[in-house]
Amino acid sequence: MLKKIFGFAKKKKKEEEVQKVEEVTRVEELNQPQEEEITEEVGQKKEVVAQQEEEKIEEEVAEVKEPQQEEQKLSFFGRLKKGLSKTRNGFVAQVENLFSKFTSIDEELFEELEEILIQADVGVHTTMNLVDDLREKAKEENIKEPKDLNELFKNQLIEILSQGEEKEDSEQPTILMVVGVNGAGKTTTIGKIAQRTKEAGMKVLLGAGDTFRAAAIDQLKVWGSRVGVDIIAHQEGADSAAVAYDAVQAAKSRGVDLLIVDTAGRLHTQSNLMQELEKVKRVITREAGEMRVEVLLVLDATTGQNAVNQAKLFNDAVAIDGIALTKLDGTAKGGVVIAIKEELGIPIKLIGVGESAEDLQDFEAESFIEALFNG
Ligand SMILES: Nc1nc2c(ncn2[C@@H]2O[C@H](COP(=O)(O)OP(=O)(O)OP(=O)(O)O)[C@@H](O)[C@H]2O)c(=O)[nH]1
Repeated sequence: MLKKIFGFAKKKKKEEEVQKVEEVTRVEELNQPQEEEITEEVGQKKEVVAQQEEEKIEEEVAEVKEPQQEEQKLSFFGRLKKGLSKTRNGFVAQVENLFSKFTSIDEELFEELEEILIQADVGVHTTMNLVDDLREKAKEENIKEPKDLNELFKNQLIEILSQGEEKEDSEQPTILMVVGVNGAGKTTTIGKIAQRTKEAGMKVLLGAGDTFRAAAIDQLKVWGSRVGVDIIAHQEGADSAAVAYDAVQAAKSRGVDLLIVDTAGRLHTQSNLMQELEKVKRVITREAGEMRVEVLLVLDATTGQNAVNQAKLFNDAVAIDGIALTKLDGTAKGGVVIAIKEELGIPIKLIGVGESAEDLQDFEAESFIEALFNG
């Protein structure tokens, strides 16, 4: 079933991309002399692009699997551990090996730790702070055995990651504006949140604010029908802020608990994108009435330090309230979680550790670190 739905969406996407190539071709043809050679060349280009797209789509569809029975049986913590296994076997195993291979605590140990952390995308600045703190604490607590540093280090990470972690189970109806670059996992995250919230008995509505690509609207519609929630959508190319406006009005009049507004992840230029997002946020905030407004940034963990830079840009434009860090299952360098928390101070609210809805989990510092170190 899943395959069928995604197959439809991807096919649509392919059709749109091919259509775009055709439009570009038409423009090219209008602007240039009608020489046979050029037309032929453009035609060949079109075929190559269409074929590449088709291959890409087939690959993507093949990747969308029905959750296996075994996977479905996994507990919440089991899923977390499974999803974080690359990072556990990567950078965490390296840290643990380091603490067990040294016989005394010396500068060389701290230098090696620095290297491991930087390579794991923790970031230079955060790594320096972490290692300095560890050095100091080890002294304060008079720790002599390197293996005892493990517990200290773990607690240090929990402390950083849990700062500002408050349970805000507000009952207030909420508008969640979701931002992030294309491919970060925005649509999937929106679908998963909608599914979880609906299953929890709440009324959910979606707003298809990424009007830049028809495929984005279609993909969201697919999620809407799959999860059983309504969606407010306009045509491709429509004003994104107008979609947001309509969605907020609908949310208020229908009394929904959660309105999730999708936004574009790519426009002609980066400044266009940021301006559009600012405008959408302005409209949402102005129209929200009694509803709470939150901005959620979706980041792909596999992009490492780049994710930190993206977060800075989006935060400057629309003030991010929380981050959903996707695809943690796809990286051995989960250290980016620490960098984001330390460098930006924006709370990580959700993490994605796999493709299914259950793999989108609330971020909780202690269980995250337990899954990494004691998995
Ligand atoms: N392994 C893994 N894959 C994920 C996760 N979250 C999303 N994905 C996959 O990432 C791909 C991109 O996700 P989308 O939701 O389409 O991304 P998007 O940001 O909306 O990007 P566009 O649709 O291109 O705008 C999809 O194949 C998702 O299934 C995750 O936590 N783990």
